[in-house]
Amino acid sequence: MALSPQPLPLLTLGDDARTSRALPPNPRRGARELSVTEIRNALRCPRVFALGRARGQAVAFPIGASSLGALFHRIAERFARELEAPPEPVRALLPHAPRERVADGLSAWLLSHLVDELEANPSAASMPGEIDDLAEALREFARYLAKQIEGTGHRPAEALRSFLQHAELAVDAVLDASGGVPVRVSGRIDALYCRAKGAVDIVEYKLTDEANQELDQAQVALYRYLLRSALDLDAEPLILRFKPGLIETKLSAVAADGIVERTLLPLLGRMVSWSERPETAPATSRRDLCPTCPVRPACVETYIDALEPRDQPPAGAARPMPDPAGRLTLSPPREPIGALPDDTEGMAEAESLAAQIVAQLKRQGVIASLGRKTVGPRLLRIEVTSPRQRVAQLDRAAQDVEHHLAGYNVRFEREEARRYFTAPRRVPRKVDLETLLARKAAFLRERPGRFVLGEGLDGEVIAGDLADGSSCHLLVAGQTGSGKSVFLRALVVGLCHFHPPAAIRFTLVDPKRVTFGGLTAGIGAHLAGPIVHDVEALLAELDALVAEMEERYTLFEHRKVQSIDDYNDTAPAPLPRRVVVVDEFQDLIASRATRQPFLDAVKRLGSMARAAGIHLVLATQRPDRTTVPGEIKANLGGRIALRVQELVNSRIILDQGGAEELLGKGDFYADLGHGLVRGQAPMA
Ligand SMILES: Nc1ncnc2c1ncn2[C@@H]1O[C@H](COP(=O)(O)OP(=O)(O)OP(=O)(O)O)[C@@H](O)[C@H]1O
Repeated sequence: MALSPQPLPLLTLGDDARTSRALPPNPRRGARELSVTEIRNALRCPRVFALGRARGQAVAFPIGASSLGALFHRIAERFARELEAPPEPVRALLPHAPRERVADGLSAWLLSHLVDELEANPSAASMPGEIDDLAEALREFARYLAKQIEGTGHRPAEALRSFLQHAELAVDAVLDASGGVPVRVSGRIDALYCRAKGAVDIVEYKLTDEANQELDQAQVALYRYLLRSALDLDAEPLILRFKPGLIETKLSAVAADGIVERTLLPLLGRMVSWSERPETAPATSRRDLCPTCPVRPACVETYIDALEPRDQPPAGAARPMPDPAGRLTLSPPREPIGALPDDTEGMAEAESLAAQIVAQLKRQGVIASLGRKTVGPRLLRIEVTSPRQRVAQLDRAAQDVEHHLAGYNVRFEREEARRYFTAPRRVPRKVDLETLLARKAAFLRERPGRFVLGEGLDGEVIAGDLADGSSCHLLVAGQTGSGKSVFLRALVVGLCHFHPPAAIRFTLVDPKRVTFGGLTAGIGAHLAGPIVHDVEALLAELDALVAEMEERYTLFEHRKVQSIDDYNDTAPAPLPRRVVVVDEFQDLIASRATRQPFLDAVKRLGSMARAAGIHLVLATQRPDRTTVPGEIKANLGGRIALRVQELVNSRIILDQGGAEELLGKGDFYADLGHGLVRGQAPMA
């Protein structure tokens, strides 16, 4: 006997809830009336918001904007409105129709809307690549919907009507900004998905890449808050990002509410005051976005006094944009140069090389002066100028110098107005972990989670902090012989050197059984458990860490603190930082059974675990598109590239070439969110 299917859920929100249209944006609203778009803008740049208000214009901030995002939204909205009367091929689908058939039917329906849009707006056809991506995104959307409505026992058309009940839903509510100021916030939710057993998702469709993930998460978190305040509906935020392949990011209710309470409610209060006094709005910390900002001229005029001098980029500036020519941009050292060992051998080598460079340049007719000579542990760098000739002449002659001194592996480098020759040292100077730890002792001792990576070209110690948002999770890549195992060991030893096991604990994963074997004797007490060799066992560990992260957030909430450091300052029993180091994580990605659960755990931990003190260090020999998918890149901000095989591998890790030309054995580039630096890793 066939069982009758469960009734489909129905979500009653009021008469006008299905595809109701929000009010058009009204930039002339009062200081205490804000739109979700404005809040999103202010989160990225308070001045974009304040100028938009002052000029009575809604500003669409351009970062990562996809020109076809609006088209996708229009099609999705039209599709939702037509669910009452689907086209015949979809209406005719029977209960239990195979998922592929349902996906094909929905796909054809969605694509027919795309065709209509292109006919109405022929200029879009001038972007064939983007249109292809959009079409693929619509097919992905169809596949996703077909999967969600599978197995209800109802006709797909009916199941879909129940699943996608509210699209373009206008919501507004009065929220209490921090300080008790009431602020009316309004926005428009892309869709609500109603699942069996009454669970509801608030859905945001995105066609931009993960560069805006933080803003996207804040946006859906705010929608959840608004919906609960306005309609008493408890829904979970979901971001569907089409790149055009689909990446699904679900935010837990606790995480979402945490974002609103910790970040957005305080921001609302500040926005009210910026709206009243636009001149007080501070600049964005993402100064790299300013050149393409639509209100840049007005900004320069209005905030003229506050502009930073050209030569002082903000210290916290984000990772620099890759240079289209693919050259590397190195940041200046971030700390005063420490005492270098007495490196007479290196100095003598630099002198001799410099003399040969000057002689070679002279043969090309260029009279060069020598600038600073830098003697790094692996590299020599010699600055040259030609005060009496044009720099173009020096640049041309440099190619011949490279050629004539090929035996020294000399490379010519340009950094803005400066010119350098670099060459590897014949006898490298060993960098020793203990010395680096001693030189950075005060910094490292202050808090667990701080680490050293190595010694920079100028002798500075390159150090980082897991508490820092841009380096709380690290992605490490390096081919065989690059020094990856030595690097990972030194990282772990350095992290626990000044701190007891109660302050920092490691989970080490070593499928090849060669990386961490020798470490157990030295740091055994800091291990959360035996070294993990079996990747399946790691998944259980990651699940446990996700649960621990949630528990930590609950603890923080009770104590009204925002991070592990605040918590540990006041709690009787401090929590340890937890660091998971996975060598060769490509094994997890390669297996069908482990790929998705692994990526899901990385996404959860990657986006939320920083404040909870849970950190991931993922290392691979083979950084390619399959091993390092978008989910991993987006969530692991700190990047370390040892030597990799090819340019394409370097681009995957650093977003630019260069790591394929590193010297191996611990020579690395690191980007911890403050620009790229080159260094030599220590031997533990
Ligand atoms: N920081 C370093 N300083 C000096 N020598 C190093 C350093 N790192 C690595 N080496 C040298 O390079 C060799 C290879 O290093 P390591 O075992 O870390 O390579 P790997 O990248 O992990 O390669 P594999 O995957 O083959 O193990 C080491 O035995 C050591 O001799």
